[in-house]
Amino acid sequence: MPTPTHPDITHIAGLHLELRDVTQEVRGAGRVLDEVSFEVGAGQLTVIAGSSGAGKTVLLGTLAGLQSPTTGAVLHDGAQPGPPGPEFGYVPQEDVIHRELPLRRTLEYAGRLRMPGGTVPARVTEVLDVLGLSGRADTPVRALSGGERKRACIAAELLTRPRVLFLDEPTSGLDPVTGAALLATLRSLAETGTTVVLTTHVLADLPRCDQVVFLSPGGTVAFVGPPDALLGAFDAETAEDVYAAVAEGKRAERAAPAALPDRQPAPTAHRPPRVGALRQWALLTRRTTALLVRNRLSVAVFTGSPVMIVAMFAVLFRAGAFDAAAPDPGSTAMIMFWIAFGAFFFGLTYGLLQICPELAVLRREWLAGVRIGPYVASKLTTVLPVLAAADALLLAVLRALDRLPAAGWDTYGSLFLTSVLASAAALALGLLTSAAVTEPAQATLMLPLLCFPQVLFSGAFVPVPRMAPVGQAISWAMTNRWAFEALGGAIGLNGLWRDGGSPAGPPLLRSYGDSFAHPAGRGWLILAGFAVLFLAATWAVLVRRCRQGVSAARAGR
Ligand SMILES: Nc1ncnc2c1ncn2[C@@H]1O[C@H](COP(=O)(O)OP(=O)(O)OP(=O)(O)O)[C@@H](O)[C@H]1O
Repeated sequence: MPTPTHPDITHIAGLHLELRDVTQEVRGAGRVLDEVSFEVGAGQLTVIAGSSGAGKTVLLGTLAGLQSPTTGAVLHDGAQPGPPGPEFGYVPQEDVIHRELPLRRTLEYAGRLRMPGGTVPARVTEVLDVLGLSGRADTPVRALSGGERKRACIAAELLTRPRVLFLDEPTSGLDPVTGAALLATLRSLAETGTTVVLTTHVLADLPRCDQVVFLSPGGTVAFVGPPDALLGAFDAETAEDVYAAVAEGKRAERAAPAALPDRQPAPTAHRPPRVGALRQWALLTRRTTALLVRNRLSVAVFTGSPVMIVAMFAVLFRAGAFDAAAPDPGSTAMIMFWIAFGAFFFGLTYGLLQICPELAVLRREWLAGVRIGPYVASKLTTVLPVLAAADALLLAVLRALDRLPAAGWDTYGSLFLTSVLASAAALALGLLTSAAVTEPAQATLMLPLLCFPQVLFSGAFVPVPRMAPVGQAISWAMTNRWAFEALGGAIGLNGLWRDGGSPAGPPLLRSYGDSFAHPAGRGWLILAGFAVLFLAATWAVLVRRCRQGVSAARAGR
C-alpha cells in the first residue's frame, strides 16, 4: 500500500463522543461492560485495546449508538445518538460490500445510494486514491486480497465524508507495512476532522493513536489516556507487559487524564440530505441486475431451471391431450397442475437466494439511510421480468409441442397472467424465506419444505372436495391451488370434460366439483393478495432484523 495522500483536505466537524457510567448486559454473556466512562474528542483517533473477549466489539457498538446501554448514557455531541445517516461510518469485522462487481462500480453504487448529486465518480476516485486502491479500481471485489477488501469496505464508508468512523479490528490480518499505512490513513482522516475509533489486537497500532482505551477482561476500563502514558501507568516496559498486568486485574489510576479536546470547535451538525426512495429503488434495481448477471450461480439457476422444467414437461406428456374429440382428461388436469407448479418453482428458487447472502450489506446500508421498501421493491422489479419470460417460454413450448390446445390470445393471455401472478407470489414467498433465514444453506433446505405442501394441498392429486376438512383448510393457504384452479378455468377443463369425447371426463368433473368454475379474476386477485402479503411480511422481517440490536434512537424509532 503506497503512502497515503489526502487530496480531500476540506475540514469537517467531527463528532464528540461520550460514555457515562455505561454497563452493557448481553443475553447469554451477562455483564460485558461495567461502569465504562470516557470521552472521545472530535477529530481524535482512539484505539480500544484489550484481551480477546474483553468486550471491545460490544464497546464499539455501544459507543456508535448501535446498542443501547443497559444503564448509563451514550452521548454524541452531548445528545442521544440520532437516527442513521451518511455522516456515520461503521466498518464491522465482516465484509459489507458486494463481491461480484469491479471495485469502482461497487463504490459508485454505495455512494449513489448514500448521497444525492453527481459528484460520486469524482469522490470514488479520491477515496480510492486515499486508500491506495487506485490500481485495483477495475478488479472485482472478490479478487482483492483480504487487506484490500478491508480497505474497500473502509472506502465505502469514506465516500460521504462521515463525521465519525468506527472500525472493528481493521488491521487484523494485515502485514505490518499495510497495517501501518492504514493507520496513517485513518490518522490523516482524523486530522481533517473525522472522529475515528477502532478496536485492535495489534500492538503497533497503540502508539499511532491519540488515545488508548484499555479494557480489562471483566469489561471495566483499565486505562484511558494518550499512548505515551500507557507503559508508565502500569510500570511496564512493553505493551505485552500491559496486557499481562491487565489480565491480572491491574488498573491504572483513574484520576484519569482529561479527555482530549475536540480538534476543532464543532459547528452545528448538519445532516446531509438523504437519497429519495424512488432513486434508491432505481439504483438498487440496477445494482441487483448487475450482480445477478455477474453471479454464475444465479445465472445457472435463472436459465437452467426453466430449460430443465420445459424439457421434462415435453417428454412427460403426450401430444393431443386437449383434443375435444378424444381428450385425455387425467393428463389435461396434470398439465395444468405442472404449469402452475412450474411457475411456483421458478418464483421460489429465484427468490430464495436473493436476500440472505447480502443481509450484512443491507444492514450496513440501512444504517447509512437505504430504505427497506425500495430494497424489497427492487428485488421484485429485477426478478419478475425474468420470471415472466420463463413462464412465457413454458407456455410457448407446450403449445408448440401440442401439449396445450390451439386457443385464442384471450385464453393464452389468461394462462400467462395466472402464471406470472403465481410466480410473483412464489417469488415473494422466496424473498420472505430468504429474509428470515441466517445463511444460504438454510434457504436451500427450505426449498423442499415449501414445495411439498404446495404439491399435496393444491387440489390436483386429491381434489379439494375430496380432502379431509383440515386439508381443505390448508389448501386455502396454498398459492398453487389458486393458480391450478385459475389455469384450469382459463383453458376450459369443465367444458372439455363434460362435452368432450371421453367417458373419463364426467366422473373427473364430479370429483373436482366447482374447482374450475370460478372467473379467472378471482384467482388473480388471490394470487396478487398473497404476493402483497408476502412482500409486506418480507419488509417487516427485514426492518426487524436491521433494527435488531440497534438502539431505539439509532433505529429511528
Ligand atoms: N450476540 C452475543 N450473544 C452472546 N454473547 C455475546 C454476543 N456478543 C458478544 N458476546 C459476548 O460478550 C463478550 C465480549 O464480546 P466482544 O466481541 O465484544 O469481545 P472482543 O473483545 O471484541 O473479542 P475479540 O477481540 O475476540 O473480537 C464475549 O464474552 C462474547 O462472547
